[in-house]
Amino acid sequence: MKESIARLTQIEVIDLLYKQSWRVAIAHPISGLILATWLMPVADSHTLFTWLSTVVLLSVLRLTLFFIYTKKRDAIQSEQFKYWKYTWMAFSVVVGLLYALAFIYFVPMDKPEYVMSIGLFVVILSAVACIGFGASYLSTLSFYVPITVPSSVHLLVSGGQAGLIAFLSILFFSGIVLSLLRNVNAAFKKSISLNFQYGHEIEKRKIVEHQLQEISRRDGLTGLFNRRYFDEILTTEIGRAFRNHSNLSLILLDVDHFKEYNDHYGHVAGDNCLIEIAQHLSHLAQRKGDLIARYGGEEFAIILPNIDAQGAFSFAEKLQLYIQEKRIPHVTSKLTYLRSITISLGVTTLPPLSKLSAEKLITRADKALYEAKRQGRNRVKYYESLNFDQDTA
Ligand SMILES: Nc1nc2c(ncn2[C@@H]2O[C@H](COP(=O)(O)OP(=O)(O)OP(=O)(O)O)[C@@H](O)[C@H]2O)c(=O)[nH]1
Repeated sequence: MKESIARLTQIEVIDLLYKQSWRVAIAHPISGLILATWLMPVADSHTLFTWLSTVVLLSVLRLTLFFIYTKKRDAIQSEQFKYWKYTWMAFSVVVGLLYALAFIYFVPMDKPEYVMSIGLFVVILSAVACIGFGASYLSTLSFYVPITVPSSVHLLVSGGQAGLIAFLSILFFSGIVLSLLRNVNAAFKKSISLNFQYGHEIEKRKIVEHQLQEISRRDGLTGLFNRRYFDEILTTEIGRAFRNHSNLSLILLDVDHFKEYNDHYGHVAGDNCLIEIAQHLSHLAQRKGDLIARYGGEEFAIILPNIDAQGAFSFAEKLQLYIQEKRIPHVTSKLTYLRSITISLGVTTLPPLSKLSAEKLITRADKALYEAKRQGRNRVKYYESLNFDQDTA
């Protein structure tokens, strides 16, 4: 993680360099123009124009590079970023050398006011570079060194007394700027890295929160949703069905003679049997929106949004037959003709635009389930076709 944060910090720094590069691309022709205007009286105008054109051309290329980077940014592989940084630095080196060349080639060393101004130019340009590219030490130096070193040597060698003063000024300010740059650079990197760490922590926390939420919604034994979540979703789905003018069906189902199963096979086998039934139910109820929950001990509930009465009843019959055909042995079942696990199911449907509370819908399904049990188990009963007084459900 430490390594990935270091890498992300690197990438962020390169992003920052490129973000600044359109400003750089605009700034250089302007400062080049100022320099050329200042040197016009003492330099050969043709050569000066060529020099200025080169500065402008480099700026155009740099601007193009900025656009390419911005466009390709998301597709760049993390190990390729360093090449983008080197390309950026190569531009800085060339531009830095171009300035140094102008100072060496155009400035008359016998004119102290010009000689002193070289020092001023060098200090200003390198200070601006430190502010703009302080996020990357190396990138700042890629401009700083090519402009400072040749100019300083030239001042010292051929500038006479004025050259010496300009040289010492550059040396003094370089010391200050470079030591400031160290601190600025460290602060930049630390803040970027902290930002990533913070983001990483938030991501981790979100995952844990999601996991906790998922655990709080699940039944520990079967992994199905639990009753609390079921109640929550049923209310939501009733509201949605009303708004969408759609049907909503509910199935409650209960394992037959499960007490006998437990008594005969033991509680652990009983648990495993419930897990197996949950898996079979999940296997069948796979439509988007279906929700299966463990409603109580050996009782399960299934919400079927957008399914009408006919569809819900057929689906319940399919479940009943599916479990029966799985032939999970239950030798003490009172359904002597099968001697295997069976389920009874109660179904109810809320037709479009009807208003009913979740509680009442559950009571209806429960009444139908009770009827399925009463009529001999291993069957499906549909609430609306039973002769209950529906208003009292
Ligand atoms: N192994 C196991 N048994 C459970 C669990 N939850 C409930 N039971 C058992 O399920 C049985 C339910 O018994 P009853 O309510 O009498 O129902 P039944 O025997 O299935 O009879 P009918 O529902 O009338 O067919 C009880 O013996 C409970 O102990 C569970 O998580 N694991």
